[in-house]
Amino acid sequence: MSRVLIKDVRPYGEGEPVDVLVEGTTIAEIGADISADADEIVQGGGAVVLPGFVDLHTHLREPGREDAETIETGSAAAALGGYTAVFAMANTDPVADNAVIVEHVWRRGREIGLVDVHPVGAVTVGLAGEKLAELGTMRHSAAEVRVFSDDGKCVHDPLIMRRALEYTRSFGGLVAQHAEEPRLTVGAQAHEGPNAARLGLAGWPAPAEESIVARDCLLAAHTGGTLHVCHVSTEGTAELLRFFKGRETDSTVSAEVTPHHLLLTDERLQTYDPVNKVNPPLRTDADALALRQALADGTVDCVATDHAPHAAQDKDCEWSAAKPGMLGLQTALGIVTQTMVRSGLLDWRGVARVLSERPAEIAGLTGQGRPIAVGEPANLALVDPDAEWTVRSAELASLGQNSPFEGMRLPGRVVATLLRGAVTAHEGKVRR
Ligand SMILES: NC(=O)N[C@@H](CC(=O)O)C(=O)O
Ligand SMILES: [Zn+2]
Ligand SMILES: [Zn+2]
Repeated sequence: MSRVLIKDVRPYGEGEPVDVLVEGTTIAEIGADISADADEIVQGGGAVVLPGFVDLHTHLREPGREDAETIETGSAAAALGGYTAVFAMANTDPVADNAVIVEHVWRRGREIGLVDVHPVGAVTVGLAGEKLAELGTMRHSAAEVRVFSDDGKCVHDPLIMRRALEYTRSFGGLVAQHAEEPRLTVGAQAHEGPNAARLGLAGWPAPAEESIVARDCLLAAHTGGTLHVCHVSTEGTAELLRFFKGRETDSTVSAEVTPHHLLLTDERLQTYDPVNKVNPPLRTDADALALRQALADGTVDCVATDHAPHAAQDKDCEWSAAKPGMLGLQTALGIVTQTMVRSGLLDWRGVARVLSERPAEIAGLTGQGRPIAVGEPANLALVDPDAEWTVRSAELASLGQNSPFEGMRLPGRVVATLLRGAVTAHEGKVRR
């Protein structure tokens, strides 16, 4: 059995530094100055140790757009970002709407072994929004799909959404909704407001998101199904979630916010640089501040990256022709540290909650988001909270280079990541 000795770390950033001994896949001992024979010693240097991060929303582009990202390059980005599990969205080409595709993604992820890659199954055939995909077959495939989403598109037909909530309920699954009423966003390019008006960009109004969130919360309550709201971007959505979560119903509603919606606003659009184009769009300062509050008080459950790599030709073009989406896996921790920890809204326990524990619970992963304690699986992220680093897209592991954080200095560096006891990333390099 392999032994890794992690020296000088502070679980959840609390108390005096300790050592953590990992034997095989589990945490065997936690204490001061452990001296044990180990195959490897990882020097923590006083780093904060957290449960490995879980991303409910990642785009890996394989199959179909391996020029933008592959399961291998995306897995590397995830490990370097402190992640031990990611959920790969279904909007690939072909779409992950059947057992063959989801099993391919699952197996390829395991072969690479840097992070657990859980395929998300499409809700409707081909993401066309018309006919339910074979959800049960994907559930019972080797990939054991539990999270279903047409992300990239909204399941806009209320009857299809209702059926999806009812059907997934029968096997303990959930529907992750990209909330965008398509009739309100025809041709939309930017958050509807003064900035879009000045720049001459067609608007994406907040109620396009909020109307679907309200409708879906009602449907979840009515069916007893489980709803997860993807990339919450407006203050109004946060208010709706507060209202619906406060009601006594059978339904379960959860929600995620992206790092970019916590930090960036539509002020950035003035340059017309498509690196800032994303769905839902960057909103206002008031929205970003409301989202931070909602994340801090648990109204929004977790942070999910919506890591959306794109090839250069799909981003280095005029605004209206560019694809929406931004890189996220390697910068998420830095942005959360900056917006939530440095602002005093979350402590490191809180970071563990929003980056690991809640997403693991929402997705029903039993081996992730676990306490840092003896006998628990050694899925860990070591974070140096004080180290600052400069984002350089070209140096990130993703094939696409569309990071809106290019050139920014961010606090919070991932020192090492362990997946079931194996060091998957250390000092900025992946290990396979
Ligand atoms: N977020 C984005 O702007 N783009 C995502 C799709 C999505 O999450 O809606 C993508 O697949 O590129
Ligand atoms: Zn989406
Ligand atoms: Zn997405």
